Amino acid sequence: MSMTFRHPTASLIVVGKPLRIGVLAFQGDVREHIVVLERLGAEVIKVRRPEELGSVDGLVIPGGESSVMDKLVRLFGLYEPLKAAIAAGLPVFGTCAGLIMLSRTVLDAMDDQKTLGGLDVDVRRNAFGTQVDSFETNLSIPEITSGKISATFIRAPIVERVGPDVKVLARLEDGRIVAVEQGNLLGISFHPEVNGDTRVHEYFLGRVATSLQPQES
Ligand SMILES: NC(=O)CC[C@H](N)C(=O)O
Repeated sequence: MSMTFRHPTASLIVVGKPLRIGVLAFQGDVREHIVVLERLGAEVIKVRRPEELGSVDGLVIPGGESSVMDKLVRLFGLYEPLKAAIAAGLPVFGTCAGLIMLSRTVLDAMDDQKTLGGLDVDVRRNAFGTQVDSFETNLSIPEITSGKISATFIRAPIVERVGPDVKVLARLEDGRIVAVEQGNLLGISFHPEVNGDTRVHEYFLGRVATSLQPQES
């Protein structure tokens, strides 16, 4: 079965086989991401070991608890392989805790907490404090759609600094940054896997499909 994508940087992309997408499966919203990705026609595998990581066209790092995910990634010997895959250009989509994992610096981190890096951003964990742990809002993300995307924030991080090579995709009304991309990495503060809106995942699959096209010289 082939898959076809529309993508802002390449109008129509046809991939001759289903995209093989990994979901980092130690903790968090693993099942929810798998449901959305399979609905969109991807072949999905759970990634917990280096061999599994080596077989995927793209990877999702779900929301959950970044400090726990970090410990498990290191315990299972996946820290260096993940860093190497990111450096080699593997498309990775991090949501919430996944965004934290991809960030260069975490503010309000747990003791010892490390990240994989890749996104030249500083994020603050649990940036909305304890009183407003969760909320929903409509976001404009012009790169993804001309309409609004309903975004669910759960103990969410905020991006407090972006480097010069980082593109800001979305902000809250007060200007705070909640979605970024840099190269093949996409990081968002919210949870698109929980409310049935598949457009952010479609956008990511479009990026994965683009990354598989032969490079023009
Ligand atoms: N929903 C989430 O992924 C929450 C992230 C969590 N607060 C963390 O620090 O990892």
